[in-house]
Amino acid sequence: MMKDFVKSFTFALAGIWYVFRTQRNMQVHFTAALLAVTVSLFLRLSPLEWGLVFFAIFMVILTECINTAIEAVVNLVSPEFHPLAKIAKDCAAGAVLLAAISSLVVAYLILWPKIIILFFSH
Ligand SMILES: Nc1ncnc2c1ncn2[C@@H]1O[C@H](COP(=O)(O)OP(=O)(O)OP(=O)(O)O)[C@@H](O)[C@H]1O
Repeated sequence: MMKDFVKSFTFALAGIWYVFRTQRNMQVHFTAALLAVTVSLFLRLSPLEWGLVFFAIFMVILTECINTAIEAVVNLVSPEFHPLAKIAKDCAAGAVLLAAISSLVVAYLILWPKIIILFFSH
């Protein structure tokens, strides 16, 4: 039971590591996330604001993982051009785009006003 749990956990980590290693977008998201967390450390966020920032970060990272999974299955099933393969890949990419936009909205609504206040209070 415990061994199965550890095994599943290891597979899940291997999946995340694969996405990080092979997808340039994931490296960009990760760098942006590190930057957002570093900036947030200076902005005295409330617990709810921290929650929203982490939620936004995880939404982007998890949609990138699902996007990579869908791309792998599509490449396996339909290496040749197929309109349905296009729909699957485009929709998966759309999910990442929507998550990235929502994280920009969170940054604009939560971080940006605090950054402005920090600069004008000096
Ligand atoms: N088998 C296919 N059939 C039809 N269209 C495809 C197929 N493979 C890719 N495409 C189209 O090309 C676009 C880019 O596909 P690709 O697999 O290169 O995705 P990507 O997001 O650029 O992947 P990667 O993360 O590997 O760079 C897809 O969104 C889709 O519109």
